[in-house]
Amino acid sequence: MAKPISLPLHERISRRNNIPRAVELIILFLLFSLLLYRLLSLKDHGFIWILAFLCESWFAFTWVLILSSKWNQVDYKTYPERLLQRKLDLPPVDMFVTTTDPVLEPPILTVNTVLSLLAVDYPSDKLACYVSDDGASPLTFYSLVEASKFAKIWVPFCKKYNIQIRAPFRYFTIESTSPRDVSPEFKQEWKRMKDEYEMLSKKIEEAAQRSIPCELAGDFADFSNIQRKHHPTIIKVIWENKEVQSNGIPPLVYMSREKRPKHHHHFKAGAMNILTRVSGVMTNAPFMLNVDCDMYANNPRIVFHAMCFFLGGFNNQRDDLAFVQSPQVFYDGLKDDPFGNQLVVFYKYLVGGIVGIQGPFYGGTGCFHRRKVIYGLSPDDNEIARKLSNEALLKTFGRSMEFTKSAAKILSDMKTSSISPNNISNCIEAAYQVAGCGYEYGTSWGKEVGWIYGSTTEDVLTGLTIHGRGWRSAFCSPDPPAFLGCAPPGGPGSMTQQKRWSTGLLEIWFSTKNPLVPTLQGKLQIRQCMAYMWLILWGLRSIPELCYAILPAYCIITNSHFMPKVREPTILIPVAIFVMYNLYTLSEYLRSGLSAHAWWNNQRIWRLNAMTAWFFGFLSVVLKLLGISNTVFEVTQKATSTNADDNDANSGRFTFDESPIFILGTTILLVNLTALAIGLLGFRSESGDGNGSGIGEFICSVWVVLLFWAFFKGLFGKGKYGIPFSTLYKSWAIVLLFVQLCKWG
Ligand SMILES: O=c1ccn([C@@H]2O[C@H](COP(=O)(O)OP(=O)(O)O[C@H]3O[C@H](CO)[C@@H](O)[C@H](O)[C@H]3O)[C@@H](O)[C@H]2O)c(=O)[nH]1
Ligand SMILES: [Mn+2]
Repeated sequence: MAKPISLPLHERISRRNNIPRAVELIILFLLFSLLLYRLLSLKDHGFIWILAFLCESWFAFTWVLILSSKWNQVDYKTYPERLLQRKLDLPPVDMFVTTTDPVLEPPILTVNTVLSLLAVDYPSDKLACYVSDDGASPLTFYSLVEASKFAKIWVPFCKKYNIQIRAPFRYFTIESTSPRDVSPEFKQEWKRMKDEYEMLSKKIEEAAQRSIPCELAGDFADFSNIQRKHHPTIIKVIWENKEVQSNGIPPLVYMSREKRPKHHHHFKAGAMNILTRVSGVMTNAPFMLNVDCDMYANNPRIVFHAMCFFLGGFNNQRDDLAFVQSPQVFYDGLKDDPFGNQLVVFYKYLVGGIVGIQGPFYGGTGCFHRRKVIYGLSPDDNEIARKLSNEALLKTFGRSMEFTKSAAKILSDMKTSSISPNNISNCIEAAYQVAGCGYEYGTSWGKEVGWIYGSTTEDVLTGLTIHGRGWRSAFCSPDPPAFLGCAPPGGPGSMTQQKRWSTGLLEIWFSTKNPLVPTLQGKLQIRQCMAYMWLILWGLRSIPELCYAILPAYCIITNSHFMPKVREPTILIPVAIFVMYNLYTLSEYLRSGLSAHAWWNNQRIWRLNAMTAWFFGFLSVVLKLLGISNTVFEVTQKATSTNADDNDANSGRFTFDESPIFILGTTILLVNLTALAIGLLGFRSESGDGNGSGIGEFICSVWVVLLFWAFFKGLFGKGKYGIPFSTLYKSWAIVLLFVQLCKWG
């Protein structure tokens, strides 16, 4: 038997995917055939043919990107127990949590995320937890102070009994009755934990009810008379692991960076950079874990899993691993994924394929970063010496001596083995300096260093910048899942999120960080660049998607056609594409253990998002490029429990509001319904030569209606389940105009 020391810490396993590859190639061949057919028959047709050709070209292009991204699918297996056997000196890790809004992001969620992090299995003298609160909310601070008291009993309890779920709200939902077959001692402690946790949540709830959560004196005095977007920095060391015990509780630091109305704070990216700097002067761990406030650590050994990548030598080649990303997985996901946002198949196949190229995208949460990479280093940086000159450091990192010293340590790979005692509160002053909002002026923060500014998807932009310097990333999806988050919302909430994503992604395309640049420099692999393009171009893709959904309606109303006629054998090409594509995607869902219903829900929602939310994302980028308005990060509402105010039957129903996004969706549906009515009732205009619309256009139009079924139901729904009247009449106005234009055209 091999000596444990020589066994690898992680293994790369290539998936066998020959059959899907063959299907993907056939679909590609069919798409090209369709394009060829369009070209050859162009002279017999006019504008419709060209439009269809352009749309289909874009779809074929997208298909090439998907095919390339999925080609080499790879899984990683990690062996944390082997890491433990090696008795290495484990590196410290700083853990970051971001929160913004105590209403949209209830503090009890942040508290649970923090508790789950404080309780992970890792020597606690190697960990530190930092919470950034962009809301400057005394309630959040109060909740964390209370939580740190509870942590003193919760963390030892979890470790003593090896509790699997260390976010108490989840633990006590799943183990809601006293566990059986256990020692009386455990039973007793379990009961105590449950009572204490209930008290904690009650305290937080009551504090949330009050207009001011607690008396703003003592530690809370900093919160009196401040405005959310106009206040000085607040940093509070809630708990210090003063004795530096490896079985104690990691330190917990609260911070709310300075905000001034005239100063652009760069949303989450700005918060992440402050977290990086404040932790830099305080604990300066060479690795950093970042999670959103609603993403608790679900696998207590996650830090060990991640270290299996960082310490295990990547690919047995040079050490060029920048970050380790875990997938976003959600708790309390609704059955059959009615809102199509659980992303299971996306992670399994598409990301699974990108993992085999240069590594997964950075997803903004559930990710371990190497600090020196965030500080702008390249994998083969021979210029360290130059970067370390005092002058260069100050210019890059700003005018804090404490911070530049800490950065120099990181860049020169000096080992910081554990957090030194009393360090943290001694650094408060330096921490205040680096958290100020003027600190970044004239430095490289947000440009070359830290989280990169200029996109509302700072995660993808930052990851791209890192990949673009030649680094790789790894994908860590242990069982049980590493992190679990609050299931994303449906209806308006999900539309806003999709719109923000497509906006941010397209912003990257039109920035100097365009993925083509590092590809030409030879740092970003071509196929990695293609994977990024698939993602980043969502906003542009909305246009052909929209045109293609309107085309059948247009053809029916004007009695023309964009599909081959049934008597032509070429009709088989689009039919085959349609059938094969749907069977292919269906098989992905079935192979992932999901239902056909989940597949159908996802098909619908993805098309719907593509045509509406992504298009609005495109529009906001256009407005930004024209200098008319700026893009903003709209925070997603998190529910503490799934739809507490809804009954089960309604929880999967689509909801609407008066947002203009819904006008677009409603219009597409109504245009197609109108066209079908016109066609069926025989009101089409004359075409004479038998070249009018036919069964092809009808099927396409019906398909669009089916994709927009959620909107169809919204036509008859009541309250938030119905499309608002104001949206309806605006949509009807557009439809009537469209029909008129068709008639004149
Ligand atoms: O000004 C801000 C805005 C947001 N956040 C935090 O950013 C996180 C993500 O915000 P959320 O509203 O939950 O956005 P999602 O769409 O759910 O986030 C996904 O997409 C974002 C980028 O598009 C990534 O940053 C996230 O990590 C990823 O989970 C949350 O912890 C927020 O508290 C801030 O700290 N400051
Ligand atoms: Mn979120």
